[in-house]
Amino acid sequence: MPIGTEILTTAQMRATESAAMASGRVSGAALMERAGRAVAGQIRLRWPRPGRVTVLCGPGNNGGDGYVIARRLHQAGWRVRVLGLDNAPGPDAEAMRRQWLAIGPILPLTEQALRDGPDSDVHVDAIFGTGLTRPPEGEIATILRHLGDSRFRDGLVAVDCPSGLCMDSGAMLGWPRGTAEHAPAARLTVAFDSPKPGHLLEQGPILCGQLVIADIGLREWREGQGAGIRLGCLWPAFDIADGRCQPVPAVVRAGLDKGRTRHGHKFSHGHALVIAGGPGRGGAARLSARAALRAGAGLVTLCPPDAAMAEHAQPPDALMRRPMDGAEDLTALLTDRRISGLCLGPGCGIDRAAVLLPALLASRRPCVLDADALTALATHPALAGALHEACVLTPHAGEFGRLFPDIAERLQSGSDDPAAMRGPAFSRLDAAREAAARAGAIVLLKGPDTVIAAPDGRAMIHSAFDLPWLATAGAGDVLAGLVAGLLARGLPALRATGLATWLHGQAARRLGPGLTADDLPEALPAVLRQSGL
Ligand SMILES: NC(=O)C1=CN([C@@H]2O[C@H](COP(=O)(O)OP(=O)(O)OC[C@H]3O[C@@H](n4cnc5c(N)ncnc54)[C@H](O)[C@@H]3O)[C@@H](O)[C@H]2O)[C@@H](O)CC1
Ligand SMILES: Nc1ncnc2c1ncn2[C@@H]1O[C@H](COP(=O)(O)OP(=O)(O)O)[C@@H](O)[C@H]1O
Ligand SMILES: [K+]
Repeated sequence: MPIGTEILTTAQMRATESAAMASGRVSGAALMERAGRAVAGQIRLRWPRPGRVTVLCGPGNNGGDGYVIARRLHQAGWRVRVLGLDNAPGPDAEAMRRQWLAIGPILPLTEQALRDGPDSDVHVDAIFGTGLTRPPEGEIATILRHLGDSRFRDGLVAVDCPSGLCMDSGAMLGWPRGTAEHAPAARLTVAFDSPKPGHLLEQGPILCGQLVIADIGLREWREGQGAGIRLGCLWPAFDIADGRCQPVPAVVRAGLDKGRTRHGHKFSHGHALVIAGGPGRGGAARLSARAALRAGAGLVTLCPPDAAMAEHAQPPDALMRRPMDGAEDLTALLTDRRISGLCLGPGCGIDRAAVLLPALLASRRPCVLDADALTALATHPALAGALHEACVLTPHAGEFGRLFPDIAERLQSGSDDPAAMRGPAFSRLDAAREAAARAGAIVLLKGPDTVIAAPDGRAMIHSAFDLPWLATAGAGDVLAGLVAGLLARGLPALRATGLATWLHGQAARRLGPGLTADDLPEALPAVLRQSGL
């Protein structure tokens, strides 16, 4: 860990910044200058001809960045209008403000002043950044709603984040949870040092537009201060201006090499067992089994009850079939120590899953529990006591709500009374981590912003807002099979889950709109080849 790009919480970001300043080798003003310069540079890249810009500066250091941006764009020949507050910001922002005042005036930060001026090509939102702690109100809330008008979007540039966005959760403070209508949606967001969870979760990806991460020279302190548990992002759905983003495959290759020696044989590549359901419902488990094969498990055996064997007679021929009626059959099968990964849930039936779960969990074998197995866990809470660190639970939001109703409830909080919402808001990341700690298992909370968490707090986010066509029947079964296949190959559970999620997304990206779940396993060889796996 981290796999892919590192994500920092806002607390980790502040700790990094403080460590840098405490070292005496970099000042807050220097960081602010670098931050502002990076944003001005990104604006000039996109608008090479100097035009008109309105810079909206808030009360803190985000506003300080705004004054730097104003000065730098003015120096580059832009016609700059600055709206700001008559408050006493911190010393760095105050210094930047004074430097701007030597160049031009500061108009009041009001909707009226915003409306009165000439049209601008670009509006820079430097009102709130990581310091936002409560919903914007009064005049600033009015301005933000005004900026939320779609006519601003093409020219709206957010400094660190669109103002009002909680960078730990991706919720808009003050907006009903899960909605962001009339929130300021930027064309471009330039964030500093590392992405924050809020850039990748909930409304964040929708409101940030293109996300650029600018290096402001904090790497040494970020790596040195070890504030809290590090988070990984599995898909760089943003530009990394400093080249620090590592492609995931290079990072995980070492883990995958396990069992893939040139002298290996099929058993050294693992044996995955996919448990299927009764007659007429075998499709889901077959999707999982095909995915487990494509993920490189040496053997995959599909285990329906005897009465359903006949319907699994068709290809793929690489798939082995073996009847499994009850828990005794499973226990007997598991005496074979070579079975190294199991998948229970897709198309299995809740009752059958509940019958098989005790034997499966007692074996302590790496396993993925999806779909009906999750519902069985929710309806038989006593079973949850046997979960262990090599179990991977893969709930979508509905299943998560059944398994962890109190945690799901907190995720919704604020929706009835948005004004009461405080930051940082309880996030999907918090929810997955809390669920994983409670279950003592890996939790993969599915969605366009998939979060994967381990009981010890390690976590990853996979951002798939670019893949709406992945929300299709059976896609989850394929994901479960990929996890099972990689578990069977001997990858540790968190790593297997992260890699499976990434491969799943990459397969969907490759296929594009129109994909069906059946296509996903077939796209894997190309994804694996292309990523050097
Ligand atoms: N972390 C870093 O490494 C760096 C941070 N910089 C900038 O500094 C920002 C953080 O600065 P600050 O901590 O000063 O915070 P912000 O500038 O984000 O805003 C916080 C200020 O607004 C007030 N505030 C919070 N919520 C409010 C609300 N709803 N209504 C009215 N006032 C509210 C706070 O009391 C505080 O004064 C970052 O987002 C970034 O733009 C850069 O200048 C340099 C490097
Ligand atoms: N809007 C979305 N954009 C991208 N991916 C999504 C979206 N909604 C869901 N997904 C992904 O699609 C898959 C759907 O899984 P699931 O809900 O279990 O479906 P099923 O049970 O039909 O297989 C998951 O990998 C999930 O993360
Ligand atoms: K901002």
